[in-house]
Amino acid sequence: MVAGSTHKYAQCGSNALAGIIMLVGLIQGLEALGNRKLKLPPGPSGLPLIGSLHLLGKLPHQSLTKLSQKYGPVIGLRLGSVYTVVVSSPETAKQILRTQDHIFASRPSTITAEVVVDDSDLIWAPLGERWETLRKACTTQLFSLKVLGRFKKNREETALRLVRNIIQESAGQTVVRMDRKLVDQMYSNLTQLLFSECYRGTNTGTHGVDNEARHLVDIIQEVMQIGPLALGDFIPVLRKLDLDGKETRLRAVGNKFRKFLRTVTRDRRGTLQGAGPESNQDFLDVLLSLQSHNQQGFSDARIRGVLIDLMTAGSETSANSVVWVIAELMRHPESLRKVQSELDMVVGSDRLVNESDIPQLKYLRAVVKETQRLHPVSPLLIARQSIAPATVGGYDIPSKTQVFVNAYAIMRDPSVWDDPLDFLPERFLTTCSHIDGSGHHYQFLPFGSGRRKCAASNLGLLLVEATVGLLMQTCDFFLPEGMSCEDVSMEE
Ligand code: HEM
Repeated sequence: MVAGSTHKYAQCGSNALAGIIMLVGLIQGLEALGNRKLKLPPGPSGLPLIGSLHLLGKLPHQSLTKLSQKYGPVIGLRLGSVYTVVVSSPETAKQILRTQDHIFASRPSTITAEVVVDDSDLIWAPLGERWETLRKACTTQLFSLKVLGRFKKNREETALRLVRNIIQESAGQTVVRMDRKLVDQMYSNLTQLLFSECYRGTNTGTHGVDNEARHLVDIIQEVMQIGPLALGDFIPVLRKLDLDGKETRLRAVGNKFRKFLRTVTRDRRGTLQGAGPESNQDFLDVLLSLQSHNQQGFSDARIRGVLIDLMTAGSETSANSVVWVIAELMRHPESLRKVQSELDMVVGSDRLVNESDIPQLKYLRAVVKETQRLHPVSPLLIARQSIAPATVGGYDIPSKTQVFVNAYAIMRDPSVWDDPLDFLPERFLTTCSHIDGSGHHYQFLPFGSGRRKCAASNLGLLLVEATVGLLMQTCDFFLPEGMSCEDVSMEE
């Protein structure tokens, strides 16, 4: 009897699925009819229901790079039911990020945006009032040179703690896990800026909110592992089934963030900290003070949204960038030696390198750039959505198309870069010395470009360069015994 019922449900399920496939096929067919006068970009034709989702694999930027080698710099494909365009050349990237930025600077609505940040944050905000208000606050009140300058001492102390901790640990054992330490360090830097608390490290509290905050770094790593897009984003009719389990995990993450941030905000409102002089204010103080002047623009949900954005967008990206630099330097000992002799020359051995030395550390900066070129931490930038019909690379792009700029493909393109797969920092001191990540050079896009460019690229770069400088000045790096440079895995 039980088995019979199960069978019946299974049959119901497969009938429903067949119905869904037919319905989606019908909708796609009607859309295709509507688009038939358009000159759409070439691309794979895809399967019913899933379109070309199966072609993305575990590393979509790599799969899309291969597709662009076959179809050209503008490809169109259906990911589930979402029509998507991917561009992979500096010229087409410029058309998206600059010439037609007003059309392509919006974001698609996503499950992450809905369940983690209550559709109230900056990163996932569509173009409009919310994005403008929050972005302006970030640019003028949070990441200005003046504000970042106020926290310089904190950053230096956090970096010193990292080095002390590495030295202590390496005295007792031969292998130190740098990736975890760097995430902790970047997270501490951010929580200092946001809440005046260094929530990760040796001298943090272990009770109540401090304890929750310590664990948030693990949650952030989980968010990054889950990735920004779930299956339900591509096949909305299957969203309720949550076939990849991502929505459930994202909801749990969102609840933990909300709980922590509600407590922190409530506690802060109960103290006088926000009323202190501007020079003592952290980001939470600034956001609460903006709220007192503009309740709607800085609602509690929006404040939480921005704080979650900054915690997630800032820590893993900066930490992973440093991990890639170390990996490249381990594979290229001659570059490692050059970085260290430059530090000897510019800083000497009587004091530690600090942020004001960075402009003089030209080789170190070239090493960071070359690493970002080969290993962008956000290889497809963040998904965009067009808000009006447009033309890119001679192809028609309908309104509401999801758009990815494949920065990974562009930064490894042999028609743009000499020896694109080789690690050659010297190129940024010679032939490519004029190229930087400011967003004006469309062959080099580690931070994106245009109005949606990274909101804190100055801070991100500073954290990466300063941390690499301090690590290379104070530590000697060796590969474990028996391992050679060629053995270092560069698998993503
Ligand atoms: C090396 C470190 C970093 C890298 C490589 C990086 C890279 C990026 C990239 C590629 C984007 C997407 C740009 C686009 O769509 O065109 C982005 C957006 C963003 N980043 Fe960063 N980022 C870094 C550090 C940070 C830090 C430290 C923060 C803040 C604490 C931050 C906050 C943001 C925000 C808020 C956005 C969304 C901007 C918007 O939609 O208007 N990032 N970042």
